[in-house]
Amino acid sequence: MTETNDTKVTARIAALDWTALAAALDREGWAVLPRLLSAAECYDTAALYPLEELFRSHVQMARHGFGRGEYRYFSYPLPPLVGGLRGALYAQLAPVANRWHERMERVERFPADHTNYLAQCHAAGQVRPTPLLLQYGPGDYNCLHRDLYGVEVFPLQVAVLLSAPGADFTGGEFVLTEQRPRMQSRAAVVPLGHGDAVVFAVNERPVAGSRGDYRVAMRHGVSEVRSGHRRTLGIIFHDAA
Ligand SMILES: O=C(O)CCC(=O)C(=O)O
Ligand SMILES: [Fe+2]
Repeated sequence: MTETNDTKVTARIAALDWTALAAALDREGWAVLPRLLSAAECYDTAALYPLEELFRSHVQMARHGFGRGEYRYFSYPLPPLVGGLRGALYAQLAPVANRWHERMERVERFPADHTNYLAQCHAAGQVRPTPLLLQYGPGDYNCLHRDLYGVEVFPLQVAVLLSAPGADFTGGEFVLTEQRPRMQSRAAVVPLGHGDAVVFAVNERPVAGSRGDYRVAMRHGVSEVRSGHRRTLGIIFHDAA
């Protein structure tokens, strides 16, 4: 299951201002990667959804109390674009993840290369791929949640908006909440355009306080889609048990 490189996407990711993105991630716990995918790449990726042979499972969210809508987890080998995004994004995010873990006094550290991190997941029994395509219609939504699939947790993940807001759908905003110690929850609505990606904390992130860093618990979800169809690509870096 090594990840095929999509060279165009790899170059595009390397060209982003990762110093500024890392600073935004440290400050907010999330950051937008503008126009990560072109409109054509978005629609080509969304068009994979009905191809059963590409996926290992199909989830109807309402059946599990996850919200309303559906998603499919890809099988290995991942489509080249998805595998390319996963490997190239991981390489940029691993240093941020290691810094976060140090600040949160967590002992786990992440290898520089995603292939090596996957070997670590697989050794822990987390062998099933987690990248997924999601699809929401009118009235659908995604409840606030965390994408944890075992003890191996890479602390950042990415979601790419494959549909055009305003044209393909209305409503359906990407929402994050954070719970600071002894405070009520704070919400952020992430402004995403067609092909934009959001990088965000899976579970918790460090925040600088007057007496050092403390951990803030994060959740993400999607508000109700009012009209049309909203499709996303989710990229989670740990595999699932
Ligand atoms: O559809 C979205 O924007 C969120 C999808 C999601 O929960 C994920 O990618 O983990
Ligand atoms: Fe999620």
